Amino acid sequence: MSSGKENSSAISEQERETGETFRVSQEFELAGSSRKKLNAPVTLGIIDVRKTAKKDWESAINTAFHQTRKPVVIRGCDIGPCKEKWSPEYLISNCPPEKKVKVHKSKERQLDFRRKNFIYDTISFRHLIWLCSGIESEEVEEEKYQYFWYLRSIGEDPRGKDVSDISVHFPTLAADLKIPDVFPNESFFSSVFRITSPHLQLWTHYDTCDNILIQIRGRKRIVFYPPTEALNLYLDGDKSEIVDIDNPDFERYPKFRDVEHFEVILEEGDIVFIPALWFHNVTALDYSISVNVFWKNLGEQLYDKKDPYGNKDLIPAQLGYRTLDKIIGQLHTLPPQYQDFYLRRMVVRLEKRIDELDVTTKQESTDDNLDA
Ligand SMILES: O=C(O)CCC(=O)C(=O)O
Ligand SMILES: [Fe+2]
Repeated sequence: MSSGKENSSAISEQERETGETFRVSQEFELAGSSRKKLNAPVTLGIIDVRKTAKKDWESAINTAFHQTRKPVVIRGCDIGPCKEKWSPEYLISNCPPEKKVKVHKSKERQLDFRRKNFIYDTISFRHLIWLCSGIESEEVEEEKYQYFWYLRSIGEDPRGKDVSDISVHFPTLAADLKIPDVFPNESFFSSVFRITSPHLQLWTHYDTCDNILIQIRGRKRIVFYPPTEALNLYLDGDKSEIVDIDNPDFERYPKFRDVEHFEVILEEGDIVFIPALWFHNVTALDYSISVNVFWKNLGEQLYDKKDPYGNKDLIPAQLGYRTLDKIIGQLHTLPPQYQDFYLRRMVVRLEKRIDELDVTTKQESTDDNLDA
């Protein structure tokens, strides 16, 4: 755990009650009270490579990545010296002082893409480390410690059209990280720095690339929802509308009550596999540093070439959405009751196709191979 004086000041009861601004603290309790009302989460499987024979953990990883396509934690991998080395002081002195980063800045810990309770700000990397870790610096105005900060690194292009690659954009730091050899080199898409203030929670979303999230400093809580729950997550594009997943408004979101979900707390050095299309909601329990690596699991031609984030829908799905818009447009000439009827008939067709594919059952039948 990143310890010492970093972010040791907790939120006092007085600050909580008076609503006074507070320095972002390291103490954090999960909102437990309402969880009873939700379906209980399933704990994620852990593959501990130190306690398992190589052939067995390799086979378990292979099963999770290619057959069950379920998230799994890989524990005990060699991720290089970053885990020991990356103190705030080290990061500050090993990155050029002029290095700037574009970050989310919010007064609230739960980022909300619909209310847009955050702004983008460009600050120096060293300032970001001071702000997130909470260590005092005369260079940072006191007022800035009242915000929650989140770095999701991007490329150099100012319009964000460029793909993030830490070995290109943070070469001195990237040399300290060993990315485990779990996907073919030629499938690599991007590597992304995620540096956050304690408590910050990122909305539930899915990506279209496969991904490993490497936890380097601090702990993170991740809640996963399988792609088969897409109808129960109240999606707006690739994100769920439900911001407070631990205290949801069930009147507004009744289908969320029984949603299947998995939960894990990532410790320093853990790696979690996030398969494409799996929804994930991520909370930093402490000041946190992670790097995630995206790769393309399917043929290159299926991915959108203009996708800097690894989350644009696959080309056949984009074409499908366009056709759907056309269908909706074609029905428009009919009175509303007729449109409603034909749309319902089309839903029946879609449901039949989903049943034919029978993905949920197939997933369960390969589950047994996973417990390494
Ligand atoms: O760690 C985070 O803050 C988000 C990670 C994430 O969304 C990802 O790895 O795809
Ligand atoms: Fe993601």
